[in-house]
Amino acid sequence: MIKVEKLSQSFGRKQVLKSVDLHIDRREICALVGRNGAGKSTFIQSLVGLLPVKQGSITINGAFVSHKTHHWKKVISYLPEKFMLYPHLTGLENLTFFAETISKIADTERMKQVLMSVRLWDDRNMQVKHYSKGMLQRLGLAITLYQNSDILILDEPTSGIDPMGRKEILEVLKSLQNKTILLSSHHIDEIKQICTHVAYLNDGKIKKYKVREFLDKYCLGGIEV
Ligand SMILES: Nc1ncnc2c1ncn2[C@@H]1O[C@H](COP(=O)(O)OP(=O)(O)OP(=O)(O)O)[C@@H](O)[C@H]1O
Repeated sequence: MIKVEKLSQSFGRKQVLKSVDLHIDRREICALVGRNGAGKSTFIQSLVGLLPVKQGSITINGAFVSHKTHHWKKVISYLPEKFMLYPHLTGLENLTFFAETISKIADTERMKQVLMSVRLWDDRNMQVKHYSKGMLQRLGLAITLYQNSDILILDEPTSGIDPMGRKEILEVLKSLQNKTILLSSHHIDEIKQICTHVAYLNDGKIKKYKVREFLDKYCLGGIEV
């Protein structure tokens, strides 16, 4: 469970988050939406410990997110909007590299499982410089899933990907069981397909809705946020 209370974040004089509250319960799949520059990445980076929390608090399964404690890191996995892979290494070699940073010895069975789940097993021996954007994103997802964390934080997991590639990623996300997920998105169609809730970030505040409630309020006529 993710519990954010009275979180504020500023860059210089610009206050991006203004005493934000958000609770995400177990097994909820919550979309984080808001206009460009609304502060979605700032919020996500606070959640995963990349931005220090100076005002307010964040707990993940009851453990405070802070630079001084590490317990919360074991239950959360994060897929950044932009991540680095080694282009001259294969998909499997990239996954192995990250797996070894997590568990020292990579679990080959688990790697196979996650590569199969994102449908990259057959392409595992191809250098990633030859992967399509969608394949790269699915490999990023495989790396995120390797740890088998209860909580997944995904920053625009389908950004810049063609409709077919997006469909493939959504299918992977749909197939996950017993996960609590927060994903930022600009796509109403994918929110409709996979999310249970929407956290709408506007003017530094977050308001949480059930998907239907959000669609009725903001998306009449199919306008995207
Ligand atoms: N490191 C930083 N230093 C200064 N300003 C920043 C920094 N990071 C973000 N900002 C500013 O904070 C605001 C929120 O940015 P953020 O990237 O969190 O928005 P976003 O909702 O994720 O945007 P997008 O949808 O375009 O990815 C923006 O005005 C941005 O310019």
